Amino acid sequence: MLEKAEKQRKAPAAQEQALGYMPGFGNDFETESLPGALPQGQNSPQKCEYGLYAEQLSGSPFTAPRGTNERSWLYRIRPSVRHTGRFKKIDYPHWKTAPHIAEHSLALGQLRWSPLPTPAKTLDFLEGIRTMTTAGDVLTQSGMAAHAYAFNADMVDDYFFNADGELLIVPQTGAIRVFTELGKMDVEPSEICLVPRGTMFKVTLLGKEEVWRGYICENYGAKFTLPDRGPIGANCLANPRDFKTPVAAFEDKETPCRVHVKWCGSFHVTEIGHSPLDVVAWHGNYSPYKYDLKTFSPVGAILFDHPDPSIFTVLTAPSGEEGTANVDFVIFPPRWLVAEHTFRPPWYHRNIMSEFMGLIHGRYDAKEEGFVPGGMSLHNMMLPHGPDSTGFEKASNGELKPVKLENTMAFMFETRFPQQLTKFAAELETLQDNYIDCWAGLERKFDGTPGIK
Ligand SMILES: O=C(O)Cc1cc(O)ccc1O
Ligand SMILES: [Fe+2]
Repeated sequence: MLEKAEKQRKAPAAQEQALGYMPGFGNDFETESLPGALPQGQNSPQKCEYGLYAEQLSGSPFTAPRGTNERSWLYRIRPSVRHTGRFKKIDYPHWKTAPHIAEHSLALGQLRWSPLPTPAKTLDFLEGIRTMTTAGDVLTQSGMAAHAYAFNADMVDDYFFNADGELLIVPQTGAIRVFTELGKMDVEPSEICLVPRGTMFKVTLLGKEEVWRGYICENYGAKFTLPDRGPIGANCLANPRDFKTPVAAFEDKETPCRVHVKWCGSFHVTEIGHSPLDVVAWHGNYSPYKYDLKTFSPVGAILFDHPDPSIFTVLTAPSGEEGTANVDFVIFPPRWLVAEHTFRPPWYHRNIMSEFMGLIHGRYDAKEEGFVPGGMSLHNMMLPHGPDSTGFEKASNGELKPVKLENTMAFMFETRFPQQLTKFAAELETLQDNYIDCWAGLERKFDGTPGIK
């Protein structure tokens, strides 16, 4: 018996070696980090191998239709009830939840920010999250929040789960390790990862940086899924095999640890004497994943005109109303521009959906300057926007030969709900007061006479 316990304690070193991933989106996966840990032929044996506890993690109602039914079976050192003791309320003052109509003096407008300032003190991932906007209502499981983060310290004995929604994490500077109950993901800028609602995890730093910065979409609604491709057919855009789910990995640690929980906008912490990341094996289809945005295969205009940005949807979270996303995650990746007799950048527009954008690297084709990597912009419901004056002049007068748009990766969280600005966002020192001046040069050309002006 003792010998077996000894063996078990040594085992984690072996599973430290390489991070492994399983390809596919929404697949039914199975994975074990110790041989024989995963029961075969049933979910709930009378006794599990290695003395593990069996536990189901449900990401959909039990009775959801097959296509949206998601759950995983976890085989762990202790059941999750032992990873929560008595909770104490705590405060994460910068992490806000919808509905949240903040008091601030900023009037309506198109808004743009330079990156979050580098933290002046030590902050871990949880402490480094700053909510920029909230939308919808967490209590009805609809809407989302757009957060930016900047942090510089590991979560060591601190763990977190979010009952309010899944977290789509978009690193912009600095690679991170996201160690979840179901396994570890190393995620670098230009990759994204998703931590499902309710999944325990911690985030640590990879490499050397001054700051680790990025964006998060907290989706309170139905889970992100792949958009239908319609007439595009069976391939291109985000291909399922490029989504990578981690293999099982666990931490066998008996030290004082804290589990932090976000639940309906409030935060709670509980102290335990061990790591909650103790899942030795699991199977199922409710699981985290990462995705490299460089593997997105864009389909676009090959003759004329600028299509709607929905052609670049990586993931969509439906709202229940057809074609009206709770939130879409859309990217603007490198691509060829070949459209003839066309104004190639985004057109001027107003949109019932609300657009929060970030820039991962390079330059965005609608903005010649001011929208910098790590920066953010908000074009809220029905507020007009489009290329700045310099971009308009260039695109209206440039020679329309095939041009490869390179060195660019922007993204958008686009929601059906108006996005409410937080006080933090309204008062952030990196808010660009002069943003709207980027359109000031768009002067009247019309003089009542026909002809191209
Ligand atoms: O506003 C933006 O820059 C995002 C965007 C890009 C595009 O190509 C078309 C519409 C749109 O909202
Ligand atoms: Fe837009």
